[in-house]
Amino acid sequence: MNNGKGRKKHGSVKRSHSNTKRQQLTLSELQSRFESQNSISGEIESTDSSSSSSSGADGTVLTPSSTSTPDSVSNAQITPTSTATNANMSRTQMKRKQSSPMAPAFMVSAPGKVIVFGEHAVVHGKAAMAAAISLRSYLLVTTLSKSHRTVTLNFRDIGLDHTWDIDSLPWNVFKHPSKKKMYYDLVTELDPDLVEAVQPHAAAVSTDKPDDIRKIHQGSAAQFLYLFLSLGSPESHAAIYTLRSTIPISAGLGSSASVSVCLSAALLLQIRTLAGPHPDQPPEEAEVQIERINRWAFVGEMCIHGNPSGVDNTVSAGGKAVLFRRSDYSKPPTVTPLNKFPELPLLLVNTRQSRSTAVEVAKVGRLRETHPEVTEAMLDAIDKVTMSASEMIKENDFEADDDEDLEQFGALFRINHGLLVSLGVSHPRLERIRWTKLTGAGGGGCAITLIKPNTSQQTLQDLEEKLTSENFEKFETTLGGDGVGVLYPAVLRNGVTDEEGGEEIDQQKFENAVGMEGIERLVGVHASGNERREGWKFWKRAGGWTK
Ligand SMILES: Nc1ncnc2c1ncn2[C@@H]1O[C@H](COP(=O)(O)OP(=O)(O)O)[C@@H](O)[C@H]1O
Ligand SMILES: C[C@@](O)(CCOP(=O)(O)O)CC(=O)O
Repeated sequence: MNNGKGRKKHGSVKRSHSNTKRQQLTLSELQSRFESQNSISGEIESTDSSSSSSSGADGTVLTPSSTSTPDSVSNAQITPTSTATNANMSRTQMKRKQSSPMAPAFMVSAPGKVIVFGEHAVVHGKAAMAAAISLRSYLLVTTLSKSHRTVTLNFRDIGLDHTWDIDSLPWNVFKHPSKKKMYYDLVTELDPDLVEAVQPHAAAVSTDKPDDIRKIHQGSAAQFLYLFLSLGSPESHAAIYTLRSTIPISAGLGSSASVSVCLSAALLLQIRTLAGPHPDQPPEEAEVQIERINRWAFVGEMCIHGNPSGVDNTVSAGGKAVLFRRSDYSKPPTVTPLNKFPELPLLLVNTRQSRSTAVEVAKVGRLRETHPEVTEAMLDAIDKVTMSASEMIKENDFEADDDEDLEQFGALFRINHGLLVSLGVSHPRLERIRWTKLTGAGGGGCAITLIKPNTSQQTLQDLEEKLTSENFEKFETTLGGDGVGVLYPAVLRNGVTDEEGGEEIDQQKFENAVGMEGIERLVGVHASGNERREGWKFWKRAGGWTK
């Protein structure tokens, strides 16, 4: 249906927030509200049914933000998200009334990741070592009143803004007894019939955009619809899903997995299949919930990539650092948390050379077909590198600031990178930075560089200047952060007390926050430095609740 044109206003999210009760609602209360909304019909008249505009070393070492601006954001409780271009959304329908309070907006967030060792090999059953990073995606979920029957995907960073009529979606196919999946099912492949059912609805997206952009938008739409139709129901509430991310897109840092984890967590929360996270949550319960989010995030990843290993979504969902292996795609992977993951002095550098994970993964797949024995030997060698690194950091005396330890670790970086070069997934720009290993799919994207402990400030500064002059981008990030988290309701307290209330996240400000600093400043899980912002709660893998 409508491609976002004609939509002037997003859902109402800006309200003064002195009502402390509302802020103190638990997630289960949130879920109850979602449920009770299903049975309440609306009573307030909409005033907007005709909006017209779109929103629319030397051995040392080594976001896009949308420019479009929505025309306006209403604070009316029942602001429609899409308008007259949809035949099913007539003016009369828009004027239906509602009396129920809407579920408060909430936000979920999930991190990107760095693969330290083992990318590509992990797709073929070998081990990979990966850690969550502090760059994250943020998804704001705004529920609309019962009088609306639309669902909007507003992926601002990539300029995607599309609204579907919920009643026009192929629920009959997804809910057919032979197809229906339960939220706890282990789904390891996409059902071709379901993919086909989603296709025309995804194909209606961004038809006026250039091929490359349209392809990305339609991929995101297919991912969202597959998850929405699998987890939601024809009674699902009208809602807007607005996403912003501080993770560079298609740069090897797991941006797609973090989006997928956010969508999975939001949809599972809305259908009341997750409790928590909360400080007293037993680790086993948190583990089950992380796994639930992770499984559906994997389904979302399959919609975008075809053949993902699942390491990205696993790290994004659970956070910290893990050793990951999926030997049999019909079974869950083996995930070993690396509790002693060292604080490696790493520099994360983006070549700004865009590439596609799917294309790079396919390259290795083809090499494996044409030269099976040689390729298998290289993948085995990568597996050995990963396992050696894992053994090293498990040893009690590994010190991330010890010259000798780092020298040995750096050697493993070099070997792993060399093998990736041989697999054909490097890029000339990745070869410009010494002591570096590409991370993620390669073909461009990011590299990680180990900084020797005795590196002088001057050398670092020279390096930075060199990187800047050659149009590389350097990231400050810490490794081993939290996984998926929730801010419920989407209210930032910013140091004020419960009684004083807080500031509800303003959708327009969120959409228009400039660059990663702007997003971080507005909603980031870390308000400043490593200090966690009040309100954000994270599911914790076994190992306890951290403050
Ligand atoms: N900020 C974002 N907003 C919307 N979609 C995103 C965003 N970041 C990533 N994606 C989705 O993920 C895809 C990139 O995935 P991929 O090529 O695997 O890169 P990465 O290595 O960063 O995961 C994008 O084409 C888009 O579908
Ligand atoms: C190449 C691969 O090992 C990692 C891809 O990471 P990214 O999408 O480039 O962030 C693929 C995978 O594990 O699914």
